Amino acid sequence: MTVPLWSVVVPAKRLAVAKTRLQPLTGRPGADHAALVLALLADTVAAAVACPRVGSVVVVTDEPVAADLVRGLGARTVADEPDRGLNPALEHGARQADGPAVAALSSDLPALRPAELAAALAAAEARPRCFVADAQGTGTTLLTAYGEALRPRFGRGSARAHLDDGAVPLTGDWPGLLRDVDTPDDLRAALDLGAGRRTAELVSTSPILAIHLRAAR
Ligand SMILES: Nc1nc2c(ncn2[C@@H]2O[C@H](COP(=O)(O)OP(=O)(O)OP(=O)(O)O)[C@@H](O)[C@H]2O)c(=O)[nH]1
Ligand SMILES: C=C(OP(=O)(O)O)C(=O)O
Repeated sequence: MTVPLWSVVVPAKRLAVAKTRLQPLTGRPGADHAALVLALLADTVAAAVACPRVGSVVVVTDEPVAADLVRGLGARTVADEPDRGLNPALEHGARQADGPAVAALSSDLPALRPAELAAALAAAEARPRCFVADAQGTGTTLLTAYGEALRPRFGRGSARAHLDDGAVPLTGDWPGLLRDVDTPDDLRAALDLGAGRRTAELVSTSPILAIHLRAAR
């Protein structure tokens, strides 16, 4: 049997309102909040595009800079409709996706490796709906649907919400897939795992980020 490739949907808010929990780090004079949010997104999308089990990556965004960036990496973009928050945006993206295998992926996974995503998607094949919880165990970094509606329940406590809605939890050796970056501590953990090129370069060339990430250790 030929296994269909997955369509991966990635949400990205407008930069001015995205990733506010990183502001304690990026709100400092000399730091560039937008550049960090874009680097996280770019490393995530680049890993998804490079994943051998992924046929297309669809980024749902109304942010022109983010749209240009991810298109340059090989993703497709769709508008952030119906403009009612994260889950409706993911449903919209999933409706534009090709084929029966659709996954929603967090946009803040700079340590994600293509092989990790491939392993998780392989584990999700032939099951109607699955999810991968984040490193804390409370959030979700990947939700998959195979021949079914995606029914995303992202937000606070989403791992429990996806479980209660019948999705099967997947676990595996995929630390980069679990490590979403919401806070400065998460960023430090992702760098320790080995972040993608754009995030790693941004931190190493930004003295203000490097100093504050080191100082908070
Ligand atoms: N397209 C789209 N993406 C969204 C929306 N809301 C959240 N996202 C994205 O979904 C991902 C996970 O959301 P959160 O972790 O809550 O991110 P956030 O709201 O940017 O972060 P905080 O301000 O720190 O809570 C982030 O990459 C957001 O950009 C939305 O309404 N539309
Ligand atoms: C929206 C979610 O993520 P975050 O931890 O990034 O807020 C979630 O885990 O459902």
